[in-house]
Amino acid sequence: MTEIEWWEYDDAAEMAGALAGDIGFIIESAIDARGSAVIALAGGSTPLAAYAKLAEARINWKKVTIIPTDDRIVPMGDALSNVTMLAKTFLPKGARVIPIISEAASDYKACGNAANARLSDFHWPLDLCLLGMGGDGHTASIFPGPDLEDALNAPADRRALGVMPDPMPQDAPVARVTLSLPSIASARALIIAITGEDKKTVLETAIDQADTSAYPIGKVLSAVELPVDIHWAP
Ligand SMILES: O=C1O[C@H](COP(=O)(O)O)[C@@H](O)[C@H](O)[C@H]1O
Repeated sequence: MTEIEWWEYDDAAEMAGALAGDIGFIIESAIDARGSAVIALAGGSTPLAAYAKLAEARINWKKVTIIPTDDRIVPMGDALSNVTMLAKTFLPKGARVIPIISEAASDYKACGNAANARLSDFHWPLDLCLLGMGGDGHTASIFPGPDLEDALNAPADRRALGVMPDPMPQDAPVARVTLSLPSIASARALIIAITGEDKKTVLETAIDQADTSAYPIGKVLSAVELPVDIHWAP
């Protein structure tokens, strides 16, 4: 288990400002060091306010590539599509936003394989992976179900895979594509952003349980070696 630092805020707006500042700093540091930045950003609703603030930052967005940490297998433009949300926010700024869903794929595993092939073209490791977490303890789209072991025990060069959550999350009951644990754990910086007392309790429990946890986030964090910042607001 890695070193974990909690950053607690009075409210979600304060957290959004701090998170946007931290992500912006990491992007600029990567551009200074390597000439470009490749980052993975969580989907869902929690980080939306931070993304809106981040998009206003004076960053050379043309040097930034953004990958969703995971996506739901739905058409581009669908309300559940993580990449659509990221594209609406960051494409107008000049960033490259990379879809990981192929509508032509025959099934969720083929969709994951196509994402894996596409992502292999980018420079790895990621400069940043920003993770969210569901109330059920999933992170990215690493869910309990038939693909959990494949996501956790993927070979080091396996970037992404298709997963079928079981049980299905009620708010987005669809198959997914997710970054693998090695892709997440090898990032140069790892941040988790969550809100609410319930998620805080789940995350604290998962951290205590580490690799014995039934929560995927517990298993993921137990495999991570770099320090992790957790941003939380009520
Ligand atoms: O399904 C997903 O859920 C998590 C958490 O989303 P939130 O709406 O509760 O913030 C998210 O991190 C992940 O990217 C998304 O696909």
